[in-house]
Amino acid sequence: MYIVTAEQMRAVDEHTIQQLGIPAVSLMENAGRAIAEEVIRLCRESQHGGSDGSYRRPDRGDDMETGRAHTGPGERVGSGSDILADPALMMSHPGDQHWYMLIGKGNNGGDGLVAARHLVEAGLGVTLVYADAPEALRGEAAVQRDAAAKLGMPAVVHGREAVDFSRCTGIVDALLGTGSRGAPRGAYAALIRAANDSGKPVVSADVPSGLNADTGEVYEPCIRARVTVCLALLKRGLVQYPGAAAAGRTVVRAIGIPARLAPEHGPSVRLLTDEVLRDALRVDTGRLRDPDGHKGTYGHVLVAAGSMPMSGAGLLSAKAALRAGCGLATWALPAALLPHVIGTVPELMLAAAADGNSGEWNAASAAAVLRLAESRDVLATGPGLGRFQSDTDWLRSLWQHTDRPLVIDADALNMLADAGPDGPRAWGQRSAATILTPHPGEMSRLLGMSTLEVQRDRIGHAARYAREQGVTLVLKGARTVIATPSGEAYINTTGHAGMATGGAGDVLTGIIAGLLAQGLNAEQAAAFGVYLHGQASERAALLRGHPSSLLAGDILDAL
Ligand SMILES: NC(=O)C1=CN([C@@H]2O[C@H](COP(=O)(O)OP(=O)(O)OC[C@H]3O[C@@H](n4cnc5c(N)ncnc54)[C@H](O)[C@@H]3O)[C@@H](O)[C@H]2O)[C@H](O)CC1
Ligand SMILES: [K+]
Repeated sequence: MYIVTAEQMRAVDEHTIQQLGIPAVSLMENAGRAIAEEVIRLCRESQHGGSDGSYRRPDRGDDMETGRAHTGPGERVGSGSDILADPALMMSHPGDQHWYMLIGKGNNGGDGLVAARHLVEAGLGVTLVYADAPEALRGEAAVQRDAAAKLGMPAVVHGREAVDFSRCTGIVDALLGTGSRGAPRGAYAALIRAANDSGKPVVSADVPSGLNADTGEVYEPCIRARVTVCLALLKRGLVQYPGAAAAGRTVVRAIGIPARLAPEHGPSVRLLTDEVLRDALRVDTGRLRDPDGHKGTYGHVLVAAGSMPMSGAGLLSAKAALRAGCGLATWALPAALLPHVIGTVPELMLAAAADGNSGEWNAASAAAVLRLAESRDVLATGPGLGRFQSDTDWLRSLWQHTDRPLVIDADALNMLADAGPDGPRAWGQRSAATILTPHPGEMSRLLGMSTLEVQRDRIGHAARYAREQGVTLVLKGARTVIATPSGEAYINTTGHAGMATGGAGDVLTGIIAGLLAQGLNAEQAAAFGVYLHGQASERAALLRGHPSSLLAGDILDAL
């Protein structure tokens, strides 16, 4: 499923209309009908307590199709009649429903007017609530305005008549779509506040009004939708928080625009799903094991991590690499710690890094780590390293003198940040996979901006950094972003808030390293690693009974 910016959507719309010759009014008709169908689905769910999806003939006396009065309510369709009504637009007791349609002056408003027509057709009551004078509508939206007026649809204009939201059963938000700029103004802001304060269920057309469709930032005010019917292509703002929360349940509905136009009109950003892993990333999840494989087949990971106060970080990473399926894993740690961890994970090999008996990395030469890396396939470093004298030089030496795939996390990212905003590029393009796994705070140091600014446009910042610095970047957080040097990006859909627990990132580092060791390339290992990490966390939370009690080790056990 492609994810687009507002500008990208506009370009794809234009291509569809101008190049393919699909009339805009057809697209709008499809959009409005999709919105109406999702309103009816929501009504059915609230009537029947959950989306049973089954179709029931409406209890409305004479059956329009056959003219035959049917017996009781909810009579199954087809009993004695082979004439079916359109199930997508049918519901029981539609007359009990009265929806307020908040209409903006752009094409988003046009979608809302089409939806109103289809809801009336399905037997629901509607009232049009125009934010601007109806005369302000242009183009296709004006066509829909006139059709609604000719059909005698009740309409009020904000500011001219009072709008009493207590009288409606639900609200369609068709005020602002991808043409919105900045915080909602005037009547738009007033209607958004009134809709939110009404406590009525809101179905948003395309995006919640007040949402930045590109970044997921919510302006004040912003609609809090029960359902968002996203039209044609998923907007970036719906897959990053807080936008993802404001949207409620997001349903992407086709309206006749070919999805494959998306990457032709902007960057390729996709939701990370099983299908994308298999088809786009060619991760053959079923066959990571060849029958005639042996430990060497699946690679050897070296994890240089852990220090006196944070030895567990190294242990979690190294163990995670084994759990991810590599053949062998060596944990290099300060010499003073080694005796204390012998046997903790018998499957792990241990290597002592000179530490002057300090339990820290300050005396460990990069050369010693490089020597260890020569007989391993992948190097992961950062978790629990702590900071030490000349550590940025230490990391640069690893960066420049090993040709092994490299996973850099935690304190190693802070060392890289100290090399300046152009650190990776200044250190030189690496021939092997180079994967950075920052959380937003570490990303803020890499970019030299506040964490708030990073979070304001996670996809944009991650994609730009990966492309400019020539690395694969995993920007962790809710809906983790995986960005590649060639400009692709993937948004993870697995996991939950319980993963915000110490050590979860160390586990991810090990998983990614373990997958690299098995021959996956950087984007495969990063995407599949993030996906698996989230899935294991979901499974672990079920085993634990609640996400809040999740420990990083539980993720490992569930992997
Ligand atoms: N072929 C198509 O383009 C299709 C579009 N679809 C729907 O159309 C909207 C995008 O429509 P557009 O007219 O470009 O933008 P809006 O309806 O979002 O415009 C709102 C309107 O309001 C004004 N405005 C902008 N920002 C603000 C603000 N912060 N406060 C108040 N007013 C504001 C501005 O003048 C705009 O014109 C898209 O989302 C779809 O819903 C269909 O999907 C079919 C294909
Ligand atoms: K909207």
